[in-house]
Amino acid sequence: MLLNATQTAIQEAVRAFAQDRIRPRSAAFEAAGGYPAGLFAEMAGLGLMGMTAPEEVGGAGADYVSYALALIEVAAADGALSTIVSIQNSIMVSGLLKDGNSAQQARWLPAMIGGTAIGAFALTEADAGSDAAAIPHARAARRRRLAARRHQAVHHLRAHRRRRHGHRRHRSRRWPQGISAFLAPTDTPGYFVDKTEHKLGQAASDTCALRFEDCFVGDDALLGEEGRGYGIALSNLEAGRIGIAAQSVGMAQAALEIAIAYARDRISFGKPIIEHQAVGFRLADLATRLEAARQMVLHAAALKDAGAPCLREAAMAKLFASEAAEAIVSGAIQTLGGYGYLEDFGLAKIYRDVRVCQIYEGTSDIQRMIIARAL
Ligand SMILES: CC(C)(COP(=O)(O)OP(=O)(O)OC[C@H]1O[C@@H](n2cnc3c(N)ncnc32)[C@H](O)[C@@H]1OP(=O)(O)O)[C@@H](O)C(=O)NCCC(=O)NCCSC(=O)CCS(=O)O
Repeated sequence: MLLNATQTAIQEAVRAFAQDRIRPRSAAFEAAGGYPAGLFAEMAGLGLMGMTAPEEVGGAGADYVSYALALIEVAAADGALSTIVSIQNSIMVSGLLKDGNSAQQARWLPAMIGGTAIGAFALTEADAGSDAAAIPHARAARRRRLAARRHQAVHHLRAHRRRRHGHRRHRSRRWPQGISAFLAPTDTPGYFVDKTEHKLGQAASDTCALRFEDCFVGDDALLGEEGRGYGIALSNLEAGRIGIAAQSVGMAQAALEIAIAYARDRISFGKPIIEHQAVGFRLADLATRLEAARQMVLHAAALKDAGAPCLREAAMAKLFASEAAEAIVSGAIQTLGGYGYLEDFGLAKIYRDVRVCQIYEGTSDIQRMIIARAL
């Protein structure tokens, strides 16, 4: 896909920022298990926290192709940070714009787009997993208030603990209207973070087990119509999956660049190793897979820009890009041999960070389910 001048300019600006301000600190962010709040403000200054939101509400007013290009560049510098940027844009800001009422938008959008409030997406429970409609959580509606009464384990992203908002859903099979979506400020009484999970990678972007115990929220916290929360969540995941596909491309791109630079520089058996056919062909295959993944991401984003259905294409892009990315990072490590396995060259961290792209926002098998339904 050919990029227009605006898209190219956004890509170059984000690349320059990410390579200068993020990449050199990426290992330190991982070690610290988070990011300084000032970084989100800086990124907000570039429009990265509300990229596709209209300018009237403080957003960058960019198209989805530009958003995907920006995410690729952020991910090439730091995978975990691109997860936060993806959730903030695709689930939180876009979700508020799509389903939030004007009071909710006025309350939350300025802080989210300004990077002073970081959103978290809480979808499932321990026994439900990918089958998010099967959450057994009890829900009671009384006098226009909603109460959650049982423990709930959900995915939770913590970027900045004191300024976080949750997205919470309840379902009872006794209630035909089903699941509802809520905006839950993290200082709501009864909102507990039980555990910050210890993960293989992306240590700087938290995943937490939440518990809502006698946690009451008012009607003003209901996102969209009561009982329509499941559809709201799934529709937000459409753009979310383009985001995960984009970050897969970004991480793979960073790994491949390291491998190509190394293969040009490293001499063995009397010549740069890229001139050995085994190495050159491997890099050629990896570059081809990366380009295919990139084009699938941009195609899905372009469909979204055109207002065309893109559930199938978003699922295909995520499936292909996330699986290709792990193979590309692994091939990059192989190219560096023992050095690739060391922390010093940056590939080990990317390998840790990229694996989850095949799992979150719908596992590869969930993407296959969605694609198969659309055949
Ligand atoms: C596996 C599933 C795809 C199964 O889905 P269902 O069969 O249970 O649901 P549907 O009947 O298809 O849809 C229900 C409802 O939603 C509407 N819907 C669905 N998709 C869209 C859409 N793209 N746009 C608009 N509306 C949509 C659909 O029309 C139905 O509405 P009606 O009831 O007919 O009115 C599904 O369960 C699934 O995707 N599972 C995976 C969940 C997942 O991705 N989990 C992880 C997400 S969070 C995360 O990983 C964050 C991690 S981070 O670190 O923070």
